Amino acid sequence: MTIIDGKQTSLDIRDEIKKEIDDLREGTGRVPGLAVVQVGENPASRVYVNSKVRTCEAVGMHSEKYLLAKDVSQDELVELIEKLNRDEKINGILVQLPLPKHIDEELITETISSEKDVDGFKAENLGRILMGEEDCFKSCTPYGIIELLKRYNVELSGADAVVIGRSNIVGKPLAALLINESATVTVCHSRTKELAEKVKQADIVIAAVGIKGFVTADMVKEGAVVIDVGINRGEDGKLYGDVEFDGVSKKAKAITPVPGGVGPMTIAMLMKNTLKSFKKYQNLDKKN
Ligand SMILES: Nc1nc(=O)c2c([nH]1)NC[C@@H]1CN(c3ccc(C(=O)N[C@@H](CCC(=O)O)C(=O)O)cc3)C=[N+]21
Repeated sequence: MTIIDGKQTSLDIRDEIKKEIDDLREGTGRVPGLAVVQVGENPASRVYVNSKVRTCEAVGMHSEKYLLAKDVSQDELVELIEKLNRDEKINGILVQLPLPKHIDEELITETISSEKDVDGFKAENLGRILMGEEDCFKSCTPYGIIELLKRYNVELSGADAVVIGRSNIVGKPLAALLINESATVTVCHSRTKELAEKVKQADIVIAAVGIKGFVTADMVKEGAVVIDVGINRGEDGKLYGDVEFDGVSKKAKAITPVPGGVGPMTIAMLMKNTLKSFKKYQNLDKKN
């Protein structure tokens, strides 16, 4: 049984990105820049936002953090995003979700310019993923999962993959990316009939439901590859995945832990997308 080490893989990717940024700095005198916007003081958001800013520093990327009051108006937030859209030092804009209820998340996401949508949350980017276009920003969590599977030499072509969860930021884009890799994909969700039986058929199980320990050993085929996207905070303050790790790891061929699996990969791919945005901007610069 292999533990798929997302933490180590994310550090490897960070190293690759750092080298590239060092070269770009030498060549152009400039580095990619990421703006991270947080609204209100949600403790979970603070941890993730700080971790994104620290990762920027580790790879030599410019970063700016905007912490807005929880009662900031939607108009003010839109204004900030429009300013960042025009800012030449900024290649990626991330507005940490969830936002307070008085703010329309879809409107905010759509305000970010497509060239700077490094989260890959805009309808345009999701559409491009579906079309199998390379020239787009893949949402970071699904992108990180595909990268992990590839780096661990998991065969995707012809594999039966079951994705549990149908969100716009994980389940749907992940299903599209897996289809593009020639997997046979089943997407399960809260209304799915005989969910356990469907999961049991899968060569690759990806759990993104948001329920601690949802996937149990009896649901998993012997020798399956299991990817756990869950980040559920237990009453003990610890993080738990959607997969019951102790039982499932006895049957799986390979499995990601929580923490140390998909989470760190999400941030690594955010860096990759921001670097991609910067390179594209530089090239356009040269052509003009
Ligand atoms: N606009 C936006 N983009 C996001 O990408 C986004 C977001 N909003 N809102 C919240 C979710 C959540 N998310 C995580 C990123 C890294 C870890 C991560 O690195 N987790 C560590 C553990 C961290 C800990 O100990 O809390 C791990 O799994 O090993 C987790 C969760 C990004 N999100």
